Amino acid sequence: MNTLTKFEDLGISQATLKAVLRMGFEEATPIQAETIPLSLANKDVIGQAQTGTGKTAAFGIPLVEKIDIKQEAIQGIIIAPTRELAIQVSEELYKIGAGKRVRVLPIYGGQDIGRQIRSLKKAPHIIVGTPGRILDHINRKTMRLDQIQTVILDEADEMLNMGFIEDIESILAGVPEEGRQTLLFSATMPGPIQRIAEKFMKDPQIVRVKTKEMTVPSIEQYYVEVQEKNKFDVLTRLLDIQSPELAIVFGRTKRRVDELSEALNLRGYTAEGIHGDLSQAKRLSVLRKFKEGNIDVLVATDVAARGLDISGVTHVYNFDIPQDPESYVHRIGRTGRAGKTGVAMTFITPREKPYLFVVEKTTKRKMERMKPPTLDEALEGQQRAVVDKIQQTIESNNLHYYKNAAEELLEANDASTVVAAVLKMLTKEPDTTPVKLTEEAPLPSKKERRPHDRGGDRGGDRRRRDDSRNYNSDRRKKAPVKPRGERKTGGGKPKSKTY
Ligand SMILES: Nc1ncnc2c1ncn2[C@@H]1O[C@H](COP(=O)(O)OP(=O)(O)OP(=O)(O)O)[C@@H](O)[C@H]1O
Ligand SMILES: [Mg+2]
Repeated sequence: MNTLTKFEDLGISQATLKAVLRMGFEEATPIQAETIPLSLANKDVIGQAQTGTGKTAAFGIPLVEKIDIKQEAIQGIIIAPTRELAIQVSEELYKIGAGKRVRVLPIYGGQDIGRQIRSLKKAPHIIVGTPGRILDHINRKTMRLDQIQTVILDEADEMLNMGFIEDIESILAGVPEEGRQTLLFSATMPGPIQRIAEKFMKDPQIVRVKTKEMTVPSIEQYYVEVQEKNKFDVLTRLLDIQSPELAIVFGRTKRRVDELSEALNLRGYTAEGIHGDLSQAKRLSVLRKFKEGNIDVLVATDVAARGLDISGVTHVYNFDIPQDPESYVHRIGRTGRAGKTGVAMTFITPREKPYLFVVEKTTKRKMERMKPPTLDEALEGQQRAVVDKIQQTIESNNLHYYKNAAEELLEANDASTVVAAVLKMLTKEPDTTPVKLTEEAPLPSKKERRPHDRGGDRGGDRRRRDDSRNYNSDRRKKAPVKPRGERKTGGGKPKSKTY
């Protein structure tokens, strides 16, 4: 495969080409080079490529190309698992379609439905939405599907898992089958899910960009063996030593996320949490603050694991090991995007060690072991950060207001004492403010897995069907569900994912 494909060579219009170049894309990434021509040729495609390698534009460019802007009808629909992702994808599609003036509308739960209905009346060409709210509009007859030619499932394996599949089936049932193109993209595509997917598609072309590992090589991956009760101290020490530009800490449950962000703030970090129980306005404002760098640490459930593209995320911490290996791939994929480097740290309690091997087997990549850092190492890390800052300030050479005071200090003391005092003042000494964290039980071993772990706050059926899907403690083992009409009762156990 040619890794240096120019967008000019992919047979796209001048208007779209210009828009793509304006986005700063010079060459197509491998998944784009391989799937754009197939998609333009109206083939159904299952596209699997690593996180952060440009899958959005891989389906976005050909979709925009196919829109007839004179036709005032929805022609393409993209379905994504979370609201934040729907918004992000719609923004990217808007940019790609700017040359052709394609109208793109995000449709997601938690936003005023009246406003959405008004926007739908303005005849958007492309809808990017979450399943629950799309269905809502279909049922209210405020969204028509009869002119849709292209259906795209972003994070396809997640969308075809239990919890979403019935919604997807219902949406697909409203789209004319004749001439429908179906495109599925994800960084992970477990076999059983792919087999479900193929039932929705016509002769799908399966494109897997050939890589040895499922994760991006530019992400350094470590694990730290640590007792549950020591996790928080280890996390803060790592934050002090590694001083990430932006960091995401993933926790297993909503309670965990709330407690962790509170505890981080108590210890002097600027952290906020994001999970499915927060209001939509809060979720968006937290994410915005994180993107703008007003929060250093985003604490999240898996609601933030898939698809989010936030530049500047240098470190991902799995405070709790994820429940399945796919989740690991997506979580750590929030760093090391678009060719950048990143670091992923995964905490493992001794009993959870077997899960580490399951993850490694799936990703085909070994994590390197890192010893939990000591207090001294953390202090050293903080000092180093302060020394770097002082050096930068010296280089900025804007110090004349401070020179007199400096001379005075130096007359009374020797130079190294003065500098040591400044270092001490500026260094954040390891903080031992007590924090409250409820201990999480380790993931159960396969044999003792309980069907409803730690009964959670999943909410009613309506909630679950909406995109505010609860990614929480009781995220059940998601066994693939067969498409409608094929489901049999008692037809043997569905083969579930590895753990
Ligand atoms: N051809 C390109 N050249 C340069 N940058 C690109 C190109 N295509 C996409 N990007 C940028 O790369 C980043 C990652 O792209 P995108 O979010 O589409 O990745 P993804 O493959 O969908 O990842 P994930 O699996 O996490 O959803 C984005 O910031 C995007 O703008
Ligand atoms: Mg994506």
